[in-house]
Amino acid sequence: MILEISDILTPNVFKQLQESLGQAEKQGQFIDGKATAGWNAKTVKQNLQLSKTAPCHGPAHAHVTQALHDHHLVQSAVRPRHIHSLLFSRYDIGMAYGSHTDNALMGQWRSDVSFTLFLNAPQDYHGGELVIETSTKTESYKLEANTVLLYPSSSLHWVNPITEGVRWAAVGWIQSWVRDPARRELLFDLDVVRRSLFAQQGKTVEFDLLSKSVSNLLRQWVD
Ligand SMILES: O=C(O)CCC(=O)C(=O)O
Ligand SMILES: [Fe+2]
Repeated sequence: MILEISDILTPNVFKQLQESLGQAEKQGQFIDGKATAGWNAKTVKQNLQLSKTAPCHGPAHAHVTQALHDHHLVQSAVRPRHIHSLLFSRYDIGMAYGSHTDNALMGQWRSDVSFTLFLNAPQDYHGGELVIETSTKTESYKLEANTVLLYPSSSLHWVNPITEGVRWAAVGWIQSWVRDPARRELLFDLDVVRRSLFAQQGKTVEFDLLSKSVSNLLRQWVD
């Protein structure tokens, strides 16, 4: 499932994040992105990333993970167990990230769902689309600032070369409580129906039975 959520951070927190990344850039706290890529992804990764030792890395990481974790759509569609390994990246003219799949394991955590939070406006740069291959087609994304795109970590994807301007983005990964994407989708669909039933008719017997099924499926499927 590919999911798009706009205005994920509050306007103040988002502005603070943009400012602190701009400051960090001026203070030389961005390093070669190859440092965090797997052995073959390294060969196609050309970008700059905020050093993990930069003072603003911790607070920026915390703000983005908290906002994602608290969002009802992320809870319902992804069932996050742990949101991890955030990177804050900058692509200047000529930079790109060629076709790759994300590492399945990052430290002790699995990547089930990847996300890109777009940190500047699409009008600020040319190129720089995030392209994701699904089983039937490729989809291209260049979203508004403060919009996050969640997509399967198992997909092949890439970032097109920047031909003008600068692209800023935060990327990270989620280990879900439910490893199988088909099961996650089923739980999501049932949850959507359950909530719509509740909105229309309140806490009926049907709602209770559906809620019981969602809970019991989750109980069987968590890992
Ligand atoms: O910047 C993006 O949109 C995606 C970057 C990416 O694919 C990665 O860091 O693994
Ligand atoms: Fe990636």
